Amino acid sequence: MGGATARVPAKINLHLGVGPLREDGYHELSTVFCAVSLYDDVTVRAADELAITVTGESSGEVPADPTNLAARGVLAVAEYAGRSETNVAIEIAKQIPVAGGMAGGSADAAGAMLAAARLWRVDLERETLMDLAAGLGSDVPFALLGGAALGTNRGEKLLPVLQRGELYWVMVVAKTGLSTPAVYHELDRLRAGRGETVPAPERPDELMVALASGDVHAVAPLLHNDLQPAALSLQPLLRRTLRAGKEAGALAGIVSGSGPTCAFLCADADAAIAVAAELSGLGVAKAVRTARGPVPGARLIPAHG
Ligand SMILES: C[C@@](CO)(OP(=O)(O)O)[C@H](O)COP(=O)(O)OP(=O)(O)OC[C@H]1O[C@@H](n2ccc(N)nc2=O)[C@H](O)[C@@H]1O
Ligand SMILES: Nc1ncnc2c1ncn2[C@@H]1O[C@H](COP(=O)(O)OP(=O)(O)O)[C@@H](O)[C@H]1O
Repeated sequence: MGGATARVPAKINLHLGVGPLREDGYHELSTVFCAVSLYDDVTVRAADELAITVTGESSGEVPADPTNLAARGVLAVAEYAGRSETNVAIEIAKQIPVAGGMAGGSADAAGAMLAAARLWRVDLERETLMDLAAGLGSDVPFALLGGAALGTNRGEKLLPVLQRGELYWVMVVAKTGLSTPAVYHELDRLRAGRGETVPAPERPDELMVALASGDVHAVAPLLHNDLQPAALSLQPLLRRTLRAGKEAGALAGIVSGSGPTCAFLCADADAAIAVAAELSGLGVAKAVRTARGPVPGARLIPAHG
């Protein structure tokens, strides 16, 4: 049966600066996103009722009901287009770790929007698509944009960043996930405990210069994540993972976004394969993957099936 499929990348935050908690429940961010080569494929087809199937990486942990972010993406397009008939089958083939801080749910929302717009031949201007995406989640606009970008406000306001060459990563997927709101909440708790006044997050200019230079050795010491202490507080075993990655030869390691996936930057593709092989043998993780970035954002590909 005819349908449309979108392929959408995961992300790593190369820098994640988090400001104080705002009155709307969000935190002001200054973040550098980089899209990396782990992908979810989202297919949308006409059907008699809304049906969601999820296969692949940790698919059992993904809700197969209207709370799935892909279903919300389809509904956002339908509402914009004034469609009352929204029965579709959504198939999600997951490679992106679930609840891993790599924005897999956001990727699926972005992919579902593109696929639904194609299936129903809805002509969506790029700006409209980005606005609808921001309504679904702070990370969804970046899943559409891809590449490397500076994210501000709650992460949805984007400016492309020049990144020369490719960076090679090892991603270590933890055995259990972390909830994004819980990690932000833990950061607030830790900061309150220290009696800190939290400043607005600063733009990471030094990192952006290093990215433009294409020198991985200049980038490595500048990776930073304000959420890392909170993720480590909720999953103390991640300290061991971070240590193991450095010992295995990575140039640097950080928790990816809200975690608990850890991202290790390696000197080149061969080094990433060697570090991944070493970490796989340690049994600290559910899975170990290599990835490179930047890669393009969500795009339509020939339909599956
Ligand atoms: C932390 C980050 C880093 O890129 O991603 P993940 O690592 O989880 O993938 C993002 O900020 C997650 O973005 P996303 O997962 O889209 O968050 P949303 O659905 O918009 O918000 C979920 C919840 O996270 C918290 N939140 C999110 C964004 C933000 N700037 N401040 C926040 O405090 C709020 O508690 C909010 O209710
Ligand atoms: N399509 C989806 N893929 C993954 N998780 C989803 C999806 N739709 C809803 N969720 C829910 O969102 C939560 C966060 O998922 P995810 O986006 O993978 O993690 P993160 O916010 O850490 O990047 C999951 O625990 C799951 O309950």
